[in-house]
Amino acid sequence: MRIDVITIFPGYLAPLREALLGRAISAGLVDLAVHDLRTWTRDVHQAVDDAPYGGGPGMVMRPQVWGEALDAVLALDERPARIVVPTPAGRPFTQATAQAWSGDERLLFTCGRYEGIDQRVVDDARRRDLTVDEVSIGDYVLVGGEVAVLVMVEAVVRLLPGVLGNPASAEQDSFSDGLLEGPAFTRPEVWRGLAVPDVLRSGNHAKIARWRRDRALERTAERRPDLLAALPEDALDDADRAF
Ligand SMILES: Nc1cc(-c2ccc3ccn(Cc4ccccn4)c3c2)[nH]n1
Repeated sequence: MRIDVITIFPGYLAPLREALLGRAISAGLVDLAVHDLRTWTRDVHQAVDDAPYGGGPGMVMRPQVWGEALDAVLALDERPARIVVPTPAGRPFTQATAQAWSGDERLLFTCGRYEGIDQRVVDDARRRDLTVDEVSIGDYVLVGGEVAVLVMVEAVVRLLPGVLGNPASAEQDSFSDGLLEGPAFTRPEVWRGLAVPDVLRSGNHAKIARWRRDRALERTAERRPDLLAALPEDALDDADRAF
């Protein structure tokens, strides 16, 4: 997978080259290119923003600079790209989104700042039949798109074959079965007077699986009843319902 990121703060994306994602890049599983938006400015001040039409607080990012940056970065590779625009006004980015995007050949992230990017940049891309997804990573407002890109790239790249040492952990993700993950434990058996639940040391894998499922159902019911309500009819078996 090729990933391009356009931003006025390239340094914000440095963490993508650390640790697991850094190893995925070194292993050639991901090609990452970060581009400074100011490369495509033409004025001495390298202006990327201007006052909003209609008035209002803050500034808006200028369409000309973004248009030239997008065209130039798209042209760097012939593979079709999904253009991703992080925004508080976007459709929710979920595990299902990450799963869907993990099959893409190329992702191109546009990091806005200020009050966002002139809407015509998205409109122009869509009328050229480019795939453009405006997405939100949650119901809170960030200062720019870079942190959202870090979140989305991590969620997508960890799903690529060969990235996670243990693929099972991606399959058993929270949300992959629609439930939150239950509690996890490791050594020591007793820590500050708190013991690991006996069932987990019983070696009885059926009982352990049942216990873990019950904890996941319990936690989901308590913290995310919306997820429980959204489960497909056949997602819960009789034992689940008995819980
Ligand atoms: N889930 C999300 C995504 C964002 C996000 C993404 C990109 C940009 C570019 C600028 N801002 C600041 C801003 C503030 C006010 C209204 C519009 N935008 C962003 C915020 N916040 N929360």
